[in-house]
Amino acid sequence: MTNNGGTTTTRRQRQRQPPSLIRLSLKRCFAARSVLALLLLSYIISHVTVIQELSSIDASGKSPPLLSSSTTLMMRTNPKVPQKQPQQQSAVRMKQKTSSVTNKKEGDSTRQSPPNNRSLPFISYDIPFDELRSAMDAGNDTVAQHLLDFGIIGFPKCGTTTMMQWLGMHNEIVAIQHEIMALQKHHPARIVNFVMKELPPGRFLRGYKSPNDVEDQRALNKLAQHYPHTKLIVGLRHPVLWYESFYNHRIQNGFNMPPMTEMNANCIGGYYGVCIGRAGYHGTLVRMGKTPLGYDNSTDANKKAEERMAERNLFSPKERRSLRNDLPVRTISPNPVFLYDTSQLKMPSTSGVDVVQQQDNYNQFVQTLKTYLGVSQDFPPMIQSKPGKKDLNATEQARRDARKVDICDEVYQEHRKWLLESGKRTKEWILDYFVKSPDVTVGNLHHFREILDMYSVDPCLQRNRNKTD
Ligand SMILES: Nc1ncnc2c1ncn2[C@@H]1O[C@H](COP(=O)(O)OS(=O)(=O)O)[C@@H](OP(=O)(O)O)[C@H]1O
Repeated sequence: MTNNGGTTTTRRQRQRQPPSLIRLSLKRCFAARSVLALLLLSYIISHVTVIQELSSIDASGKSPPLLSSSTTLMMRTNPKVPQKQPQQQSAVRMKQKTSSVTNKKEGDSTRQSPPNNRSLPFISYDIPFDELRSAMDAGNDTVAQHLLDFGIIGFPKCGTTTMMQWLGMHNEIVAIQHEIMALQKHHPARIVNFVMKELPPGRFLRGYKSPNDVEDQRALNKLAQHYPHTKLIVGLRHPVLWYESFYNHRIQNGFNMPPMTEMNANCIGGYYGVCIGRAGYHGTLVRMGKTPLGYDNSTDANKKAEERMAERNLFSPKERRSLRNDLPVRTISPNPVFLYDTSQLKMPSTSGVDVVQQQDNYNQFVQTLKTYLGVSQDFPPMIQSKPGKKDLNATEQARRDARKVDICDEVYQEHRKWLLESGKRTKEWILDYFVKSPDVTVGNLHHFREILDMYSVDPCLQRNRNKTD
């Protein structure tokens, strides 16, 4: 027994006394650590589940048809859940038929992940494909619109493969890395079947490439009816260079092309699609209905007739005949269009007299595309992809190379003349009419004008000058 300033305490009482301050804080600290450990454990378990699901997407190249609802919910509510490892994913999805990236994707291993795409809505694949398809059949036309943000729809040989791969490298964008011709031939829902199988859910823009869709009225009609907000991207190219590239591409891929000297302007014979008429991009684009000739919304009948007449005069008699048949029966396209020329895809050089101008032109082009698509992060450096059959043995490659043409050779003068005549009409119609539509965006209009001005000028003048320099 002890006496503490007048109060007597037994040993038992002392044991029951409140613990000292140090002991108390030690106990609390231990309890807090246990709670923290528990929290950490459940956090790790939840991450492992999601990462496993995501890696199953990466490994197979396909996502499960639907994520379990708990996982979907978790991904929706937890912004820190890694939603995509872009470099892994593109490595798997880049099952590119026959193309190669000549300027290798820089920084693949250093790409940021997870991307901070908070400005984009989270897209999950909650509605199975069959239900989307049935809903479309039942009249809910635009039920799958949210799954298709953009489409690279043409023209062939105008850098569409580069565009698809380059956009797919952006942190906020996923793009199907092979051509999808579903809109031309199949049910309109089929395209989103590819989207759901090949692209991950999450905060991304989703897109596809089909370089012939711009020339295919069925594809344009389906876009208008079911995907009216899908942003279209259309590439053009100097008609002479386009024709040469297309012809040589066919040779490379083993097509039995006639000698170019035997190919006429009317494309009688087919020539596997390598037709001078197709370089008249205006004859195709007018069908979208973005210009007075393509739509009827003027209330002033005389003005309308005058406007339409002036525009019609930019088409050749043959083009006018086909427009007379086609224009009244096609659907007017509500889709926005981003128009570029292939030369705008060139990475600006780092030396030479006009380096600053080149850099400025390129930056403006990229900035306009960023705004058009609605992404906030910067694009990776430009690449150059050249599709065509690879891995031929040396003898076969040499045989095919020998059949390729240099369109600047004297013997192709006539072809160049036809292409330049068409190029002149294309240039005038695009600059005077098409780009004036509020639906049409051009990356750097000033530079684009300069480029199109050259569509009526023989590029061989420059090429031959370069050769002699
Ligand atoms: N960044 C860049 N700068 C300049 N040129 C470029 C670029 N990217 C692609 N290209 C050229 O575009 C041609 C291939 O076009 P596509 O991919 O649309 O071809 S395809 O329709 O998919 O077959 C092909 O043209 P040719 O080489 O003349 O055949 C590519 O070299």
